[in-house]
Amino acid sequence: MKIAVLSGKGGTGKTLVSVNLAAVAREAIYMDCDVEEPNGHLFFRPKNIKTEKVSVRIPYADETLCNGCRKCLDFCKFNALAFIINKPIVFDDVCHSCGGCVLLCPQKALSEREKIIGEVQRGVSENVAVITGILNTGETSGIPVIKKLLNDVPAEADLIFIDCPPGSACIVIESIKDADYCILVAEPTLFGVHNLNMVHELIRLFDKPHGVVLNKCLEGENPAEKFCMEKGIQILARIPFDKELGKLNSDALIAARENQRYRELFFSLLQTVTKEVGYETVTNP
Ligand SMILES: Nc1ncnc2c1ncn2[C@@H]1O[C@H](COP(=O)(O)OP(=O)(O)OP(=O)(O)O)[C@@H](O)[C@H]1O
Ligand code: SF4
Ligand code: SF4
Repeated sequence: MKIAVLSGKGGTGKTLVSVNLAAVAREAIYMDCDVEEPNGHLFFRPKNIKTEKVSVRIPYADETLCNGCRKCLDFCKFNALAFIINKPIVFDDVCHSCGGCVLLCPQKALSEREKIIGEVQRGVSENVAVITGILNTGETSGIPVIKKLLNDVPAEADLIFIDCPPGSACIVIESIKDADYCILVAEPTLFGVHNLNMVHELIRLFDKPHGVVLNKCLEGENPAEKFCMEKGIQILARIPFDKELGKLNSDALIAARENQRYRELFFSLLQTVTKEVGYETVTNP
């Protein structure tokens, strides 16, 4: 069961929600797909970390074989190739590693080399297997790292919480593609509603079952709540804007492991979500 946690902007509480849900489950995988800035591991401090590099294949040309036909340039829809001094050169950052130009070259002048763009770290923190994707600084696309994370899920995995990147770009689409359920985290501001609307449209495109966690709730009217009512979106939980929670977070502590009130709140959210997806929650000891 894959449960993706996402929001239209950064800082709404995706990590808070996904980390704490994994922490209150009997056994779970926490998967950090926010590969440009993964931070869930700071809370879990996983042990026995194993690291695996992630690479992509980038073509390069052998000028002694190339006859300058330029078929590769015409073929590449990403404009990742240019012709400079009678030789195609490849712009690594734009290349999508589709391999098409290599297959197509009539002279067999193009080959591929591996380029490391990031890594996946796997470790354990009590009841949670912590899997973190890390994109190297300066790399433009984290999609290959996310693919690696999602393709190499341990066979025995039961409950997986995916901490998604912020926004609604292709990197988010990659993260939620196989999700069985999406939790949208929203802030109680007009800006929060705008961003909630964006991700709501996205998950509707993919026809994903979903619900909203209203985070940082204050006294008085909550525009995000009003939006959910108007659209008929299920509200899964309301988390108050709470100094103590902010303090626990900034000390890199997991609220549900430190505080009974938050343990109960996140366990109740876990039960609501797992019920939605038809998965039986085993009571947390
Ligand atoms: N209910 C809350 N009360 C007080 N502070 C909160 C609450 N929820 C989140 N925060 C604070 O807001 C900040 C952002 O939270 P968090 O890192 O979970 O968001 P995020 O959506 O994962 O952000 P990013 O997209 O940048 O990874 C953190 O400093 C956290 O302590
Ligand atoms: S398709 Fe092959 S032969 Fe033609 S320009 Fe490209 S690398 Fe050279
Ligand atoms: S591998 Fe694909 S994206 Fe990269 S240069 Fe060749 S055709 Fe373009």
